[in-house]
This record gives sequence, C-alpha cells and structure tokens, in this order.
Amino acid sequence: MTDWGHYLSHMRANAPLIQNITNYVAMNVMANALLASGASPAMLHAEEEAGEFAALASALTINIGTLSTDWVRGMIVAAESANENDTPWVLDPVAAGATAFRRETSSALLALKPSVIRGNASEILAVCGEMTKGKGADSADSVTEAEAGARALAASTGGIVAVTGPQDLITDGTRAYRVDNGHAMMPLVTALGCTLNGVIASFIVGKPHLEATTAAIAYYGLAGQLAAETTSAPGSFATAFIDALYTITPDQLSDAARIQES
Ligand SMILES: Nc1ncnc2c1ncn2[C@@H]1O[C@H](COP(=O)(O)OP(=O)(O)O)[C@@H](O)[C@H]1O
Ligand SMILES: Cc1ncsc1CCOP(=O)(O)O
Ligand SMILES: [Mg+2]
Repeated sequence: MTDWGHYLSHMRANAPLIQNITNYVAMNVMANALLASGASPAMLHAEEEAGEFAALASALTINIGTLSTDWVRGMIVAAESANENDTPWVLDPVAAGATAFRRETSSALLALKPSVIRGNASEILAVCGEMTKGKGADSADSVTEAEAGARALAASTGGIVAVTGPQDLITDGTRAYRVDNGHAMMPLVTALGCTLNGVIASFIVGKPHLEATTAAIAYYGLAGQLAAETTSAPGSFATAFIDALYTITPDQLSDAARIQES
C-alpha cells in the first residue's frame, strides 16, 4: 500500500526551492503556503532572469492568471531552461478558454511539455480545445466531463494532468487516481488553485510525478478539511488553511488521505 505521508516527509526533508511565475492575486498566499508546507518560494518572472533562476530552482510553476506580453517571454525562457536542466515544472492554464491571448499562450506552453498541468475542469477542457462553461478563473464544468480530455492531454504531452474540483482526478494518460480530500470552502478563497501548483511542484521533486501530485493534492485537501473544523467563513478559513498546511504531519496524511486508483 502507498505511504502517502512519505511524500510530505520527503518534501520537508529537502525544503525545495520553488520558482513561481504566478499572478498578482496568488503571489502572497502562494508564498506563505509554500513556507508553511516546508518549501522555499521565490516569485520572479522577468525575461532577463527567469531562465537563469529556473536553472537553480528545484522546480518551477507557471500560471497565466494575470498575463502580459512581457511575462509570456519570461514564462517561455523559464520553461525552456527547466527542460534543459531536467527541472520539473507545473503549468496552470488559468481561464484558458476566455480569450485568444490565453489560448495562444497556453498552446505555446503546452508545446514545451509541462511535467504537470493542473487546472479546474473548465480550464482542462479549454486546453483540450473543447467547449466549456467556465466563468473566468472559476469552473462551471464537472471533473467527470473533463476526464477523457485529461487522459488524452496527458498522453499527448507525456506529463501528468490534474483536474481539481470536489473530487480531483490525476492521470498520466493510462493510470489515474481520484482524491476525495478537500472542502467546499476552498473555491471561495481566491488563488487556492494557483497555490496548489506550488505545493505540487514541491512534492514532485525527486519523486514519481503521478503519485507525488496525488499526495500533494490529498495533503492540500486535508488542510482544507482541518481548516473547516475551526472556521465557517472564507476570511478566517484562509488563515486556518495556512496553519493546517503547517501542522499536518506525514502520519496524519497517511491516515486521512482519501485516494483511490481507478
Ligand atoms: N467543492 C469542493 N469540495 C472539496 N474540495 C474542493 C472543492 N472545490 C475545489 N476543491 C479543492 O480546492 C483546491 C483548488 O481547486 P479548484 O477550486 O478546482 O482550483 P481553481 O481555484 O484553480 O479553480 C483543490 O485542492 C480542490 O480539491
Ligand atoms: C481571480 C483571478 N483573476 C486572475 S488570476 C485570479 C486568481 C485565480 O486563482 P484560482 O484559480 O486559484 O482561484
Ligand atoms: Mg485556477
């Protein structure tokens, strides 16, 4: 049986340096969540340094939430540098279906073969070229509706695709895990999806990407469940959530991970 808690202890023992090219909304909560989890965040995106830094980082995340042409150049050089250095990287195609600029940028980044693509169901459908009901950064499609696309996308990129929502689906195109951790308060706090990308990046360093992504999502969902035990509204939930990322132990994760392979 998989020891899911081991992925958390491995990450904490190594305290990986995670470079994040993320949106303005997510930067602060994401950096704090990574510190609370046990990783080291660095938020930087300029074309002049993003590639050089990606060569030093343990892992990279790229998020298209607040795009501009300058940032896209930084994203491309960072992803290219990560690939040259065998550094794993995670792509979040935020609101990918909303505008032509987002579709073009997502396509350019997908061509660079992210180690993990993580999005909500509407975003994963959009990058598969399918119709979506997505409302900006929020999903209006079910994870089940995105499953076939997610499997095909993973097969075509050779990476992992994680579709998050009430139940999360993580696939390499052949195998898949489903995670039932999490809480309905999580989508009421902005940037918790973006923040998850950094936690996934920290878990996949030096570990099999399918299982490490699954463990990261279970850990993150468990933090949501624990936060909801102490609060009942989004503002205090956000604080309790960061605290839970800090206090969860590997044994607790092993006991409480709700993961099925299918
Ligand atoms: N209704 C829900 N119940 C439980 N967990 C949820 C729910 N919706 C989202 N989550 C969790 O919230 C986190 C962010 O996922 P999601 O909301 O899909 O991302 P995004 O913010 O990018 O749309 C994931 O850990 C996911 O499992
Ligand atoms: C609201 C918003 N607008 C542009 S990026 C962003 C944050 C989206 O974060 P998440 O997808 O994690 O909710
Ligand atoms: Mg998102």
